[in-house]
Amino acid sequence: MASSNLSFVLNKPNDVSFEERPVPKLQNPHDVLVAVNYTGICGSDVHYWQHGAIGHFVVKDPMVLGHESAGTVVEVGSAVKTLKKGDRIALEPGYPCRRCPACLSGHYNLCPDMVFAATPPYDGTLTGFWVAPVDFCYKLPDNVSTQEGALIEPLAVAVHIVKQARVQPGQSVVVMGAGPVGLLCAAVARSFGATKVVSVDIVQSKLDFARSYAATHTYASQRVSPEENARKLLAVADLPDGADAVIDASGAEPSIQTSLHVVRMGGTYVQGGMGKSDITFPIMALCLKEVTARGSFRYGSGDYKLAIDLVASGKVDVKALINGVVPFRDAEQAFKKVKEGQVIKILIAGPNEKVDKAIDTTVDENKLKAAPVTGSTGCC
Ligand SMILES: NC(=O)c1ccc[n+]([C@@H]2O[C@H](COP(=O)([O-])OP(=O)(O)OC[C@H]3O[C@@H](n4cnc5c(N)ncnc54)[C@H](O)[C@@H]3O)[C@@H](O)[C@H]2O)c1
Ligand SMILES: OC[C@H](O)C(O)[C@@H](O)CO
Repeated sequence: MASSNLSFVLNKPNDVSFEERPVPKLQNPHDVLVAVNYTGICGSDVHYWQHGAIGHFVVKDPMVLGHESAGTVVEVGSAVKTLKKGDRIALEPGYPCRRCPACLSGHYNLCPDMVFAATPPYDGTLTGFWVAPVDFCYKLPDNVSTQEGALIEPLAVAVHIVKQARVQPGQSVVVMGAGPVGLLCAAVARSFGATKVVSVDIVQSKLDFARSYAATHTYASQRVSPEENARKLLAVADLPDGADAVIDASGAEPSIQTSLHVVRMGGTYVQGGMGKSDITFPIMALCLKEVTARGSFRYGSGDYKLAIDLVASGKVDVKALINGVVPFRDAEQAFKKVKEGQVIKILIAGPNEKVDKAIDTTVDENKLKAAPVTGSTGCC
């Protein structure tokens, strides 16, 4: 076994280092040891790197970053029946207690004792080897690459959000934000049968990509009142009665405010974006339209499986979001690219993975023109 367990460690804000750590050992008979092949960078990783905290999650001790990973099984525990050495898997990176009321009611994503990769104090997956319970490792079908496997995590976030929106065939869905999560929400909404999917952003190049990807319509949010933005958006999308469902995947206050004016009478609003903890929220629109408002946090029962099925069946294309793959030693540069808004999704190869070329900093112009991201705060 190639045995580098080099890890990408956040020591404190804007201070990262590479550290060779001991290869972890199986903790119980239902565990598997996974060689991490590819890891995507999430806005939350970048936020921890820059600020050292997201809400009440504060990095107090050095923490390995990363939680969007796929890899290859290298060892299985004695009770493991469903995976074997050599299987390629998508890693679900959060492990609930399995005993609390949330877990027992089937909402394990709400477990208060969740051990989630790269959410302090827990280390993340930007490392050589990772131990996981077998039921949180999902075998990838032959037609889904391991690189695509790394995008199952953000896709599962989008699956959970769109499920929360209860999207039905023939419905209209407006998605605020055309970052990776918003793009994937648009794609999942289409796969659920939504016939009109409107992507909204403040960056035109992101909207151009969204239109080529999954959106049937786009709207560039303007510096006008939420009511005025909503009026213009609904006109562009030809939705005179409002949208059946509105998803916020931006976390930006103006977009959340606009959403409540965009949703139809009796429609559904889902808060997927994580921005400021407290904002001014148009409760009168919520009340008068009898809007159903739901939150969405990570992913739960069936979401990873559905995400993989959507990719395997060709209903959602995650490959289109990958701008490049970089060697492990280029992890910090890759984080910089994400921070600068120059990529949609960049993958970091595991420390034991060979990557032919050095960091691919050239962004495919067809995917995204470099543009600074403002408004979305990456969680807090
Ligand atoms: N609910 C969850 O479990 C969960 C999981 C992962 C990420 N998130 C959150 O989802 C959001 C999206 O994640 P991402 O990785 O795509 O982030 P991102 O920052 O790449 O995307 C956010 C997008 O919102 C756009 N935006 C900013 N202000 C806007 C406005 N006023 N109107 C419309 N669009 C605006 C930005 O230009 C950007 O394209 C983030 O807030 C992130 O923290 C939530
Ligand atoms: O996709 C999972 C999310 O990135 C995490 O929940 C993070 O935002 C907070 O820990």
